[in-house]
Amino acid sequence: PSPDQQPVNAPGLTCRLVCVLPSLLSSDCLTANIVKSHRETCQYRVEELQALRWKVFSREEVLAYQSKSVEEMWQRCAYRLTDSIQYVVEFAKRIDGFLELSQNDQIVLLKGGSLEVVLVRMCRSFNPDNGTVFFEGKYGGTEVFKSLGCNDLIASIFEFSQSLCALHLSEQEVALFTAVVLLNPERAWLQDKEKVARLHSHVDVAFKNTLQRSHRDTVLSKLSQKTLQLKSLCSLHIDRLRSFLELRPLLAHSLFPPLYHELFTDSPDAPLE
Ligand SMILES: O=S(=O)(c1ccc(F)cc1)C1(c2ccc(OCc3ccccc3)cc2)CCCC1
Repeated sequence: PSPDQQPVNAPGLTCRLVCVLPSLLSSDCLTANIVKSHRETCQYRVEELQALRWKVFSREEVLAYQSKSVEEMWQRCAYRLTDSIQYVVEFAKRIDGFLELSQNDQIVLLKGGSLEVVLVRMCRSFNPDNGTVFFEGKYGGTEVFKSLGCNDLIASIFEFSQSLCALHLSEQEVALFTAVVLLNPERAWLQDKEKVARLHSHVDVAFKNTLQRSHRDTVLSKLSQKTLQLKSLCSLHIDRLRSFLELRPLLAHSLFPPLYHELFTDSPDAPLE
């Protein structure tokens, strides 16, 4: 055959393609699975949340929130958080490989990561133009949460949402980033850390491939700082919850949903159902 009809004699290239292809395929499959799982469990679609941005609490409604008791506002936030965490549990269960982990490790990852995932997802229900967040049907600023008595925690939550919005994450990036946050092999008390680390690296590779293809590599370094902020936000929440409960030892059981109690207080309660 003439030279231009010779098959490309490049065993190395062919081998590389054959070697790389399956991992790209499996990485693309994992990306598709995570994006689909996010879509099915994100509680509100981002279009719905943006369409509601004009619904802001009136002065009277803000005053009504500010005249509620500390206990009532903690209860309302705890209920809304618990509601959101149910969707995060469902998200986790739909990620390929999560249900193959031991029950213990599934619970350890959800105990350590569910609030972090909620805080990342929250950027979708935050309006960076006026610093308001979707809460109980309308958008409100930090002043809505004044009676909680933990303005530093509230301010940090709002600042985190504002800074995450500045990255303009797509739904696909939110999906992949929350999966990376959830499948953290460094969580204490993991039984099979290596198995979680393998799953985490598959998701991390899928996330990096997706970012590279859309020329969004710069976002990666910014997101690693975000994971540090998430960690300190969650410890601040635990601190504020502890001081809140120290003054009201018996209230915890009556005030908060069992799941909130199980996840955020060190009480030896009923195991997660
Ligand atoms: O709408 S929210 O209730 C909300 C609360 C505080 C805030 F500054 C902004 C929003 C919600 C949320 C609930 C509890 C959170 O941390 C734990 C926490 C913080 C403060 C008091 C109690 C518990 C964080 C977020 C957002 C996503 C799901 C619900």
